[in-house]
Amino acid sequence: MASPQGSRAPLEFGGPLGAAVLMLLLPATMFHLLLVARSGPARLLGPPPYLPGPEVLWSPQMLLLWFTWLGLQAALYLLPAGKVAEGQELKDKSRLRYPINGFQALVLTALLVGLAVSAGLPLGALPEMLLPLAFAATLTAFIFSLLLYLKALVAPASALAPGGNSGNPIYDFFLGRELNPRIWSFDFKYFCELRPGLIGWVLINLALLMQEAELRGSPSLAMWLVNGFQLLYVGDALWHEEAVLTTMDITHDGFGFMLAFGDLAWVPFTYSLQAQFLLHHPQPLGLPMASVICVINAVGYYIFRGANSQKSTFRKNPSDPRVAGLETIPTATGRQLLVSGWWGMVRHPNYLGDLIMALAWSLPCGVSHLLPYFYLLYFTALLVHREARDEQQCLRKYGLAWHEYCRRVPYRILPYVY
Ligand SMILES: NC(=O)C1=CN([C@@H]2O[C@H](COP(=O)(O)OP(=O)(O)OC[C@H]3O[C@@H](n4cnc5c(N)ncnc54)[C@H](OP(=O)(O)O)[C@@H]3O)[C@@H](O)[C@H]2O)C=CC1
Ligand SMILES: CC(C)=CCC[C@@H](C)[C@H]1CC=C2C3=C(CC[C@@]21C)[C@@]1(C)CC[C@H](O)C(C)(C)[C@@H]1CC3
Repeated sequence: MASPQGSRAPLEFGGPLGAAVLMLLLPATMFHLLLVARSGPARLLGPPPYLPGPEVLWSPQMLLLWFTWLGLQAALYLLPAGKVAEGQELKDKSRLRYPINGFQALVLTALLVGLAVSAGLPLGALPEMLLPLAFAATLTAFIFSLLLYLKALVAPASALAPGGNSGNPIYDFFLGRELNPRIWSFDFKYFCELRPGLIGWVLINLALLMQEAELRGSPSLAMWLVNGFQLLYVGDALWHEEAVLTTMDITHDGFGFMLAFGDLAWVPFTYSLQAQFLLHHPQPLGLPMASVICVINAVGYYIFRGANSQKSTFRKNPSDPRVAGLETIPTATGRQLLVSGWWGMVRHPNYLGDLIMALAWSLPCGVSHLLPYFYLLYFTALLVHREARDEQQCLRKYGLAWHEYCRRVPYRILPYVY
């Protein structure tokens, strides 16, 4: 089948075979990590301590808890609080509208959880429920992706994503066929990208911190650092929620298994790996080392935020005094490319900042185990692959101007290395 643009979009992720392998490998990896994080040896590459049976994974109560969580986040999404932003222009020249109230949702969730805990909700029991909850999230992602695939069968061609419409059901199920699946104004992809998974991640971290306090009298310094760093990251994402409207996930990728599973299951249950590891493997951390790690996180955040804000300010208004003095390359589309400031150092300075923060999230776990460095390893692979996808898209969009940008800024992520 031809892509919605009329030409065949190149297959990504290794085509249908790659998609099939990833659909098995990603959930298997997530369950492996959940199991080994609580095992004594905590070996990333070793076998899991046991294979959980259906009685461990399947629990109607956990399914209910999971749906209550999704329902709460959906209700907060629908609250008429905050502004409404317009997304990027679509093929039919229209723009969709999105509620910008993610930060309010985070604060309200924190208030509700705080009230529930003071009324006796045992949040510290959550770490024991991670396996059945992760199973509920994975099942939801599979069923949801199937419904999204079926919904796309009746969607107009103009609503389909550039990729994800190859005609191969496995590949299209994985990548997602419809670009912005919605029911009325409820946008499923945008909702999932920032709410249940990201806020769920900090809630799981908090539960692990509380469980550690119950077990050992007080949370460790390492646990405080991991919680603080990751809360900053999630708070920042929700504070700058509007910026997600220009990411490739929203503007280019369809909504299929990759993003549904990534947003709902992978993010909360594997991004909380460092805190899971620390609960079962306490690590001594002195103040001098903790200070060094805080500096590393601050440097990473400074680069990540500086680069992302510079680009979004420039894209919104190139004459803004904060970016007006930067050098640019004109392109045939009428848009310009920044070639000085953060975007003149490497072609993806925001990825560099993100990777430095990933290192800072693992360092509090010490260097005795490889397991807490899983996020850094996976994230490096994800960003290298994402960078290559983005470069292909920019080459298609900007042609010669992109070649000129690559000539002027030869390194992709790490200056003088890559
Ligand atoms: N924690 C996680 O799991 C993940 C985090 N991320 C983070 O999400 C953020 C967004 O990432 P992502 O969407 O991949 O990509 P970017 O925010 O880097 O956006 C890439 C786009 O920026 C524009 N652009 C590129 N170069 C220039 C330039 N020199 N001047 C002006 N515009 C330019 C182009 O779009 P255009 O010209 O159309 O504006 C390009 O397609 C990053 O900070 C990343 O680290 C991403 C994935 C996973
Ligand atoms: C391995 C797998 C299942 C792949 C799916 C990838 C997703 C987990 C990621 C794709 C892009 C993401 C982004 C964020 C989280 C991870 C996913 C969903 C993000 C929301 C994290 C916070 C950042 O500040 C961000 C808003 C820039 C970012 C957007 C992309």
